[in-house]
Amino acid sequence: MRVLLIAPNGMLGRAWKGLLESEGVEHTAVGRPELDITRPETIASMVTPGCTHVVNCAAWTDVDGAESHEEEARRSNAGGPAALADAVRAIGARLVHYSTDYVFRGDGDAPYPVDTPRDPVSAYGRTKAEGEVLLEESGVDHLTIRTSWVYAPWGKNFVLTMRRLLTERDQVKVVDDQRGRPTSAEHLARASLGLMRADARGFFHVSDGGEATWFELARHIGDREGTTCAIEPCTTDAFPRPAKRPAYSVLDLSRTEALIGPMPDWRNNVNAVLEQL
Ligand SMILES: NC(=O)C1=CN([C@@H]2O[C@H](COP(=O)(O)OP(=O)(O)OC[C@H]3O[C@@H](n4cnc5c(N)ncnc54)[C@H](OP(=O)(O)O)[C@@H]3O)[C@@H](O)[C@H]2O)C=CC1
Ligand SMILES: Cc1cn([C@H]2C[C@H](O)[C@@H](COP(=O)(O)OP(=O)(O)O[C@H]3O[C@@H](C)C(=O)[C@@H](O)[C@H]3O)O2)c(=O)[nH]c1=O
Repeated sequence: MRVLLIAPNGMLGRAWKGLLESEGVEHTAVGRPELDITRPETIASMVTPGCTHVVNCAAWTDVDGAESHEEEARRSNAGGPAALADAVRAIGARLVHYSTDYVFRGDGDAPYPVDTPRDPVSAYGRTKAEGEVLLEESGVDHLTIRTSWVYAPWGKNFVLTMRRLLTERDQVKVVDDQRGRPTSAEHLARASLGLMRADARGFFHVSDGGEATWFELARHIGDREGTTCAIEPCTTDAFPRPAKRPAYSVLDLSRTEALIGPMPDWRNNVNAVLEQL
């Protein structure tokens, strides 16, 4: 295995970089400006024969910002994977790509299997769904991993935001009517490598085990941190944001678990991240 890791300074990219180093996997890590997935000429100079897997951690992830900058988001989230797919196919390698629970409508009441029809409700979700389709249509050998609610001891994520808010405020309101699966970036990188080693191809879902609302996740963080801040549940309507989020966003993990075993409960993974801080 020889990996080209794209965007090693993002939340997931940093977890991947640490994993490749600790596992002794031969790799090259590159981000902007040397490799910008919206600039095919930079892709051609880095995606070269000898590489077996290209792991793409680059994306536009500002969900609210995508509502007013959809074309920009589309360039990274749809054009980017399409251009990568062409380059990766040309060298006969496999493209490992990430997508999101936000490609689904979010009005279900049972976990979404990998072949659930895409029906996004936000600009970010639309651009990520288009990326999935372009990648599939390109005919590239790919492993596309949908994940959700990613957090890490670094980067911009809900766990770090909430931990900070709990020290700054007397009270926070957190939505209790959006349900999903939190995902540790370090667990996600490890599970992804597990899928690659198991020769997985096509679409897979990876998250932590169990499920929660954002409020339940915030309350768990507050309990662990011994906060005195009051954490109040609220409805989505009471916490207006530019982008609509899916109400029910639980990814079905059965295809992944059949191949690499059960996913650890989110409480254990959140605790491990809090302990690292
Ligand atoms: N965060 C989450 O909760 C979730 C994330 N995902 C998916 O997981 C993947 C990783 O996300 P995450 O690590 O959280 O994202 P981050 O926003 O933390 O990191 C994204 C990285 O992509 C880089 N990047 C953005 N545009 C380009 C580009 N055009 N060319 C090269 N690099 C670029 C950024 O680089 P720079 O520093 O230069 O801006 C940054 O390093 C994405 O595909 C995302 O859609 C899926 C579900 C949930
Ligand atoms: C900070 C905060 C957020 N919220 C709510 C708003 C929103 O509904 C929810 C999560 O908000 P965030 O902005 O942290 O997360 P968001 O940007 O929606 O996170 C998403 O990112 C993209 C990249 C994905 O692919 C998704 O899987 C998901 O992780 O929590 C509160 O209710 N209270 C608060 O104090």
